[in-house]
Amino acid sequence: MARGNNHRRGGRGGRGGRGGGRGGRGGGKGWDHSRDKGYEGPVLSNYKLEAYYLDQGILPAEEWQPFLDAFRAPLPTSFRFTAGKSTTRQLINQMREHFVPELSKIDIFEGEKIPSPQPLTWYPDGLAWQIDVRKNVLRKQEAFKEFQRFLVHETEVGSISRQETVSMIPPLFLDVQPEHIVLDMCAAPGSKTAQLIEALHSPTTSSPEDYDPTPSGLVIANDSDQKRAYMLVHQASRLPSPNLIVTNVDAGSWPRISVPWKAADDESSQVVAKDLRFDRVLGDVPCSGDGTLRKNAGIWKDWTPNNGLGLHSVQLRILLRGLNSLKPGGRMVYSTCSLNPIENEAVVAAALRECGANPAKGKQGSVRIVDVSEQAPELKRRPGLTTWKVAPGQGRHLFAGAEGNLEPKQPAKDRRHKREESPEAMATEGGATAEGSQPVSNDVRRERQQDTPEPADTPAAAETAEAAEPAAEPAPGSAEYRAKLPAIPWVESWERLEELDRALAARTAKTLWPKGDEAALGLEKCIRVYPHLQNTGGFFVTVLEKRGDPKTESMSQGMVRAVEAMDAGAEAPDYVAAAAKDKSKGKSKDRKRPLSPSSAAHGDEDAKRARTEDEDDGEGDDQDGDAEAEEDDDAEIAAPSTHVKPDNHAASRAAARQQQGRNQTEETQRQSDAGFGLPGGTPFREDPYNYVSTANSESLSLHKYFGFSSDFPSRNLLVRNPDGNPLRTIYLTSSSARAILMAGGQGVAPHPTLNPVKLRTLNSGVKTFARQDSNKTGDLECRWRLVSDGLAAVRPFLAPENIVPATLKELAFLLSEYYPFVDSLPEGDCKTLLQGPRLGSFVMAVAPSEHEGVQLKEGMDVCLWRAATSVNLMMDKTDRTALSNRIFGKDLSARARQQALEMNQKKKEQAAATAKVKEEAGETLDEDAAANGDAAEVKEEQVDVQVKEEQGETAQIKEE
Ligand SMILES: C[S@@+](CC[C@H](N)C(=O)[O-])C[C@H]1O[C@@H](n2cnc3c(N)ncnc32)[C@H](O)[C@@H]1O
Repeated sequence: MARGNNHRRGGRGGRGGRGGGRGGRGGGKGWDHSRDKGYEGPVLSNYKLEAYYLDQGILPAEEWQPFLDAFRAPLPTSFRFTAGKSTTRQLINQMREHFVPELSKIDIFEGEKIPSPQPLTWYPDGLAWQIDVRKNVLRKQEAFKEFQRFLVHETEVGSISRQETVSMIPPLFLDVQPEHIVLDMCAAPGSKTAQLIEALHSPTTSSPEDYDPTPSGLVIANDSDQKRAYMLVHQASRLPSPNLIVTNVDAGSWPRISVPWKAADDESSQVVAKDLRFDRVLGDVPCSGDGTLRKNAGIWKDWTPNNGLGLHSVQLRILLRGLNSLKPGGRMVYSTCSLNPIENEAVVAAALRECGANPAKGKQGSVRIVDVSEQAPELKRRPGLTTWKVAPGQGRHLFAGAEGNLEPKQPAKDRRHKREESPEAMATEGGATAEGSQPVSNDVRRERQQDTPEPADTPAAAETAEAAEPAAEPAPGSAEYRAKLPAIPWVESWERLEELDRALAARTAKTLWPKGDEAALGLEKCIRVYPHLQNTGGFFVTVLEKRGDPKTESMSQGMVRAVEAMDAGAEAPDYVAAAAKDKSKGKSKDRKRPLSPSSAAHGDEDAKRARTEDEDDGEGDDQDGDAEAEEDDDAEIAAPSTHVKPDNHAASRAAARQQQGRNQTEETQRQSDAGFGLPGGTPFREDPYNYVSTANSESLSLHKYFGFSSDFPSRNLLVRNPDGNPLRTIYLTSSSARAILMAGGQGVAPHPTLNPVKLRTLNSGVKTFARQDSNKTGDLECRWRLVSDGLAAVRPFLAPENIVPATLKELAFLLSEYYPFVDSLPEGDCKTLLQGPRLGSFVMAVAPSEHEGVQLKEGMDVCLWRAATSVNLMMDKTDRTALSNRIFGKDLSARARQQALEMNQKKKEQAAATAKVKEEAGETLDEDAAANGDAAEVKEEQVDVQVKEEQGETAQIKEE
C-alpha cells in the first residue's frame, strides 16, 4: 500500500500534521491507511462519518480535503484575557511586546513551522488569542516554557481563560449587558459562563475604566449534573462575582420562579410577585460533539450516524424551555459542538414551529432567528442548512434499496467474521474504520446485490474485489469518492419509517425531518463554523430573539427597586411570608397582589382578592398554567411530543444512582421525594442561605470599622448557616441575587432556607469578609478582614481611613517580604499611615508609578492586614507570584520564601517554636509570632490555607 498518508495521530516523528491543507501531508485522502506498519495513535478516519456528511452536503466538494486535514490536525492553543480587569491592558501589552517577538524567534520546531501567536481579529479589543502550536510543543520548547508558565499563572488568578476559539462565539453573540438577567442553561464546566460574568461587569474591552463591580444584572449558571455543577462553582471562583447563582436542575424543566418586582414609573407603585423572565439565555446543549474531533480523537472511532438521534429531543426540550423563560425582546443563543443537522437545524426549526412559525400560512411565530452576519464579520462561517437527511436507525431494512445503497465489502481477512453477523449489523457496520475496510466500487456492490445477501467469501472473489479497485483515487469529496464510501440508511420521512419499521417509528421524533419550509424559517441565518475555515474546532450557533421590544427594561431593575423598597419598609418584610404561603399553594405566575410593606394595611384583603382572581382564572392550581401571560407572544410553549425518551443524560445518572440509592437514609429519601432530588434522587445537601440582619452585632462592627457609605447594600451580606449569624465567612450577593434566593420566602418546607424551593442552589455570593482571630483580638476594633475576592464589590463603599495610598516601591517591598515590621517599610505616606494606632484590615491603593525601571501603568488595590507590629499582604503564593511576574517580570516572592526556608532550617529550635505556634493558632494567624519575625514560614502556610479557602480552591468549603 503506497499511499502517502497515514490518518493516525502521534505516529513516527515528523508527521507534519498541522493539516489545513498546507501541503507536506502527501495529499492525504479520505480513508484509513492505519494498517500501514509502524504507526501508532488513534485512527483519524471514519468512513461513515465522511459518507454521512458528504450526503448532508455540508460543504462543496473542493473543501472536503482541507476539512478532513484540519480535523486530523491537533487543535491550536487559544485563550482569552479577562475583560475589564485592572491588569488586562498590561497583560495584552506583555503579550504583544514580549511574548510575540520572543516566540516569533522560534521558526522551526521538530521540522514544523511555528507561527507566532495572533489575536483573533473577530474578537473585540485584542482580548482573544490563538497560537497554532500543539500543546506538547508549548511544553517542550524553552522559549515556550516561559509563555506556558505565564498562561498557567494568569489562568490560576483569573486573568486568562484557556478556552477553545469556537467556544468563545456563543457568549459574544449573546450580547450581555450589565443590567441583564442571564440564564446559562447547560453551563459546566463554565468557560462560557466566565464570558457571561465578564460581560455583566464590563463591556468586552480591555478597559478597566468601564468595570462595574456591582451591576444590577445577574448570571444563573446551571447544570443538571451535580458534579459538573460543582466544577462551575470552582471555575467561577476565579472570577468572583456577587452577581452569580449556580444551580443544579434539569434545564428542560427549568422552574418558573417568582420574584419581587416594582414598576419604575410610579413612585407609589407596590411590590408585586412576578415570574422571572430572562433578558438572555444561553443553551449550549449536550451534543454528540463531533465538532471536537481535533481534541477528542476517540470520536473518530466511535462515531455513528445514530449518535445525534437520542439527543435531538433533549436539545429541543432545553431550547423550548429557554425560549419560554425569555422576556419579550429577549435573546437566546442555541449552540452545539456538533456538525449534525439533526442536533442543529432540525432542533431550531422544530422550536420555531412550536413557537407558532408557519411560513405556509404566513405566520411568523413568537421567535425569530437573528441575522448576525454583520457582527464579528471577520469570523469565517457558513450558513445553516435548509435541508438535510435523516438516518433514524440501523438495519438493512432501512436502506431505500436504491442502486449502490448496500454496504461496501469487507476485506477478505475480515469476511469470516462478518459472515457470522446479522444482516442488520452488517448494514450498519459496513466500512467501519475499526474493521480497517477499504471502500469498494459500485461494480462490486452491484455484483453482491445481484448474487446473494451473503458477502462473497472465496479468495477468488476477494481478489476480484481487490482488482475492482480503481488505480487512481477519486478526488476527495467528489461523487466517485462518495460512491466508494458506505451507504447510509437514509429514510425520507417519518411516514416512510413507519412503513419500514413501526416500532422504530414509534420511538423516533417526527421533528427530525425537514418539512420543506426551512428556508422560509430563515435557517440559513444559523452559523456553521468548520475547522478548516480558521483552524479551529467545528461549531454550530443560532441567535434567536423572542418578538417584542428588545429595549424594554430588564427585570433586574424592577427586582432591585422591589428589594430596596422592602428594605426601606421592614427588617422582615411581609412579602416573605406572603410569597411563602403562595408558593406552598403551587401558584407561580405573576400576581396582582401587592406585596410591599406600604400595602400591609390592606394587604390581607387585597391578597385575598388577588388570590380569588387567580383561582377564578380557570387555570386551577396548574403550576405552569399561563392564562394571564403578559402577552400572547409570551405564552407558554409546550415541548412537542417527540416520542423520544427525554434526557438520556439524566436517565443514565438515575440508573447509577439507583444503585447508590440503597444506601440513602430515610431523610435523604424524603428530601428527594419532596422535590429536592434529580431524577434518580440526588439529595440536596447544601447549607442554607441566610442574609445577615442589619441589627446583627457582627454586621454593626463591620459598618463601624469600614465606615461604609449609606448606600452600602448591608442586607446583601449572606452566611451559610441556619441562624444567619456570621461565624467565619461573610459573603456578598447582588440585590438581584437576593431577590431570587429569598423569593420563595424563608423557611419554606422541606428545606429550611432554600429559596425558591424549586431551585437547587449550589452557590451564590462572593467571599468578602473573613474572621481574623488572633491572640490579640481584644485590641481589634473589628475582627473581620476584607478578602480580595470581594474587594472590588466593597471598595466603592469604604471610608477613606481604610485606604492606604502606596506606590510600586511599597508593593515590591511587601511582595518580597513576609510579615515585615511596619517600621521597616520604605519611607512615605504608606508607612506613616500604617504606623498609626489602627489595627486590622486595610486596602493598599497602589498608584501608577515607577520603581527601579519598572512602570505600573494602571493603579491597583490589594488587601493588607495590619497586625500589632507587622504588616502583610493578604495574598496567597499563587497570586503573589503571578502579580510579581506580571509587574516586575520576575518572582520577587521566591527570594523571600527561600530565605525564610533557610532560616527555618538553621534554627531547629525555632522550628519547634513554629510547630507550637501552628498548633496554638490552628487555621488562624498569630500576630505575635509575625511581630517577632519568628514564624514567617508557618504563618505563610496558614495564610495559604486560609486564603485558598477564601478563594474557593476547595470548591465546597462550608460555613461551620
Ligand atoms: C456542551 S456541555 C456545556 C459546556 C459549557 N457551556 C461550557 O462552555 O463550558 C453540556 C452540558 O450540559 C449538561 N447537561 C446535560 N443534560 C442537561 C440537562 N437536561 N439540563 C442541564 N444541563 C444538562 C452536561 O452536564 C454538560 O455539562
